[in-house]
Amino acid sequence: MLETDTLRKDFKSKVAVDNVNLYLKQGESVGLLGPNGAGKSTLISMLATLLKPTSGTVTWNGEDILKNTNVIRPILGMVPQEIALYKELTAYENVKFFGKIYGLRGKRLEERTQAALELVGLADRQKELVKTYSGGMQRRINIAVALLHEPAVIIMDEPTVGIDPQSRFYILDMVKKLKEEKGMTVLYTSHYMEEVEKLCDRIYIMDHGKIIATGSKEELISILSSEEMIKLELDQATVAFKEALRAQKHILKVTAWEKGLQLVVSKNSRKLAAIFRLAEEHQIAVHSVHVAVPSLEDVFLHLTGRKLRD
Ligand SMILES: Nc1ncnc2c1ncn2[C@@H]1O[C@H](COP(=O)(O)OP(=O)(O)OP(=O)(O)O)[C@@H](O)[C@H]1O
Repeated sequence: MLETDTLRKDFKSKVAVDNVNLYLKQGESVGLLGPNGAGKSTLISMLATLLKPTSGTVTWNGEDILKNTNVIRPILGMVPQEIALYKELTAYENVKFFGKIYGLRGKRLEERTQAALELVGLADRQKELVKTYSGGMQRRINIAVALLHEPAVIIMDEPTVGIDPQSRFYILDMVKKLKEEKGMTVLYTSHYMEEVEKLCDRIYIMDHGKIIATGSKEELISILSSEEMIKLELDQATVAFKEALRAQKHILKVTAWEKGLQLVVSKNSRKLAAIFRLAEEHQIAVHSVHVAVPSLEDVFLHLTGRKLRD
């Protein structure tokens, strides 16, 4: 398990990471969400021992990795936001070059280079110069480099920002497979809520250097409210029907909308049965019912007061 204890980073008077406690269990896929400047990059740079914390610890299975960086480096693969490749070389040459830096040699170097290129779906185009690749393909090569030494943990800093949809789809699918088929532990930072929802077992929400919420998607959503919104499409709502709805304990608000009525109801109440019963009694035909469940985006907005992509 990779774990931080009251991890902090100050840049002069600015607290970029403020006493963060976070853990990644083996085989888990964890999302780190936060608006610009929340401290995500600073935090993961410390996890990868690329940046020295002001205070606090990072441990791998109980061992302090900051005191002994040799512990974490072989275990961890880091995919930075920026593309760090030699554009005048081919993809194959790039990956092999980084493999040498990792200390791989001979047959093992060749095997790992091919395996990493295959993992990111670019083995068949490995002889092409990186400068001819799209931004998304270059990002995939960056990921291949991070996977070369078969790390147990991979940390990805917004790997799908600004790339073509095909590469984005490919990267998402690959991250899923890394977790499911190879049992890798993944820490994934993103501005795309739907990616984190799809990929991650657990999510940390970070703002102003602090972790302000954590849990599964469902747990985070349950923070939000004890209410739900229901939209009923009707022919015409009579005054009596509206009054009967308002008299229900679990129906908190009844307002009109263009196609019928909009209700605010208590969550987990048996409100649909009551609504249909009253509609029947008042001879109102209900054409459709839409129950709006809060999204993770709503939770994020609620907690931080900001949208993820301002
Ligand atoms: N080297 C540095 N010197 C001074 N301040 C820094 C430095 N690096 C980061 N900061 C500040 O620390 C805060 C956190 O920055 P960080 O890059 O970690 O945020 P982030 O969540 O990764 O943002 P983004 O999504 O934009 O990458 C910001 O206010 C940033 O300006």
